[in-house]
Amino acid sequence: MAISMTELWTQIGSFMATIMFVWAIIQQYFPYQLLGHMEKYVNKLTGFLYPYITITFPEYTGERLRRSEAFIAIRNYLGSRSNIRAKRLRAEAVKDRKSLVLCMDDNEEVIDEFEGVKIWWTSRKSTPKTQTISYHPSSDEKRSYNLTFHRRNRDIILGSFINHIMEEGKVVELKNRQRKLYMNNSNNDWWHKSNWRHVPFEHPAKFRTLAMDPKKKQEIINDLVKFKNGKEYYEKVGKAWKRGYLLYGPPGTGKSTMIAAMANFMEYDVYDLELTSVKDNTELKKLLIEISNRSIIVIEDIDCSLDLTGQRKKKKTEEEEGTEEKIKDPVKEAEKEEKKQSKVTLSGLLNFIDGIWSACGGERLIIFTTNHKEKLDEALIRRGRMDKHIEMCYCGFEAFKVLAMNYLDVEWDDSYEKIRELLKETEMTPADVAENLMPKYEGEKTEECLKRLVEALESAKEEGEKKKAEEGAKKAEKEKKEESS
Ligand SMILES: Nc1ncnc2c1ncn2[C@@H]1O[C@H](COP(=O)(O)OP(=O)(O)OP(=O)(O)O)[C@@H](O)[C@H]1O
Ligand SMILES: [Mg+2]
Repeated sequence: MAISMTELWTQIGSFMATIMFVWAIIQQYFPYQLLGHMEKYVNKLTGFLYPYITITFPEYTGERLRRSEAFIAIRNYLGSRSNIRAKRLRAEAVKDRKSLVLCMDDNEEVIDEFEGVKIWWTSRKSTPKTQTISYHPSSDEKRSYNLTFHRRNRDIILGSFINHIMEEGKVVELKNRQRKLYMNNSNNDWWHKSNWRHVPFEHPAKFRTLAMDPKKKQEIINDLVKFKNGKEYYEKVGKAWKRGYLLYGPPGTGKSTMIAAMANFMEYDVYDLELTSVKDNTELKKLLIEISNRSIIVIEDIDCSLDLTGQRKKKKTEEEEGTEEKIKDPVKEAEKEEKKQSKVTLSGLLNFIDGIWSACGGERLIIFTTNHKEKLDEALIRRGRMDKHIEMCYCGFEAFKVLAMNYLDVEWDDSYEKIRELLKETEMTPADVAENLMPKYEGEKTEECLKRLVEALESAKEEGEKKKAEEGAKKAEKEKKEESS
């Protein structure tokens, strides 16, 4: 039967008090030289009577009183264990967490077990008796967790249990945190502390709802799982723990949706890097070192941000295009021009991806998207930089079935055979298929949505055939002209 720590303490406490009392009397009457020997035996006796070790984990540590990582990990660990049931719990609202955190209330005690070893956890709170004036009334309260175990289990506890708590605590923290979507700050004013601004990341895309060939989808999921569990592997092969993905394909085939699904699957933050507003390579490096671990760095439409020589394309803005006639202030114009002409080069970007600085952090995915893979520099997309190239294509039958389940909740319909054939003969993006499947008013029937899609596919097929015929005619005419000349 489990003995409560409080009972144990009371019994041992009275024993200890007796020993200490006897020891105090002895100290008064025995010669000084003998006392040294006796102290050794008294310590042995105390150790024999109280064979437990207690480790304290205070909430705040260091001179600047930062919240201890170990304390937070223990709080998460204890809160997540179903076999540990505290009688009294405390609810805390923690910054960047999706929900309230429930943890053991002050001065509670629970029993835990690890590899057959019994462990006692107690939560303590102490408030100093002297009153001090503080902006934060509760800042004087000192909380801690105490971990008590038998000294024969010292190796297990210190060797593996403490690491185990730290890891479990971190996993719980990651699971419950509010993930963020970051964008780079083009205003580098002194009052902006960071080069990134963020909002909560709440995109609903999942791999389950992503319309694509199931085999290809599974392959991507396996790749991501392997990456996530690959810490030791990357260490072993001496490679920074990061992986590059190139997503390419026509507009509306799901590249951005795929990124959101990946972020949700991996439970990573997303850093959406807008290259056109980065001033130069140095600023790019600064952005890089501020990126946290377990994140996805995204550069969308990479072909529009850099040209093949590595020089930036000037961003076309409305002012640039339509206000030539207006009277211009030359100083302001020069300033504007300077802002527009950022000097990030291809080599700066290559260094960003896998230069020496890119290894200052781990567990990161870098994703580029493009509609024109052929326009990209070979160096930029070679394996090692962009390790996996994923083509997002026009809607096939398998992808259609996923969309039909998403939008209409139907697994099979008589029209499916026809749709299968039409999808083979047309090039329609999943975005267009989804738009046709989506009910247009409350209560629109499934058959009506499917009929709309069939009609859209038929007219797309007709248009495609017409286009092909026109192209064929043009080609024939050109050949004829060449022959006659
Ligand atoms: N494969 C897909 N699976 C599920 N939904 C999709 C898919 N492709 C497109 N969609 C739908 O179409 C919309 C547009 O898709 P998305 O923005 O992901 O395309 P994209 O490939 O990033 O296009 P672009 O090249 O123009 O950026 C999405 O909001 C989504 O609803
Ligand atoms: Mg996109």
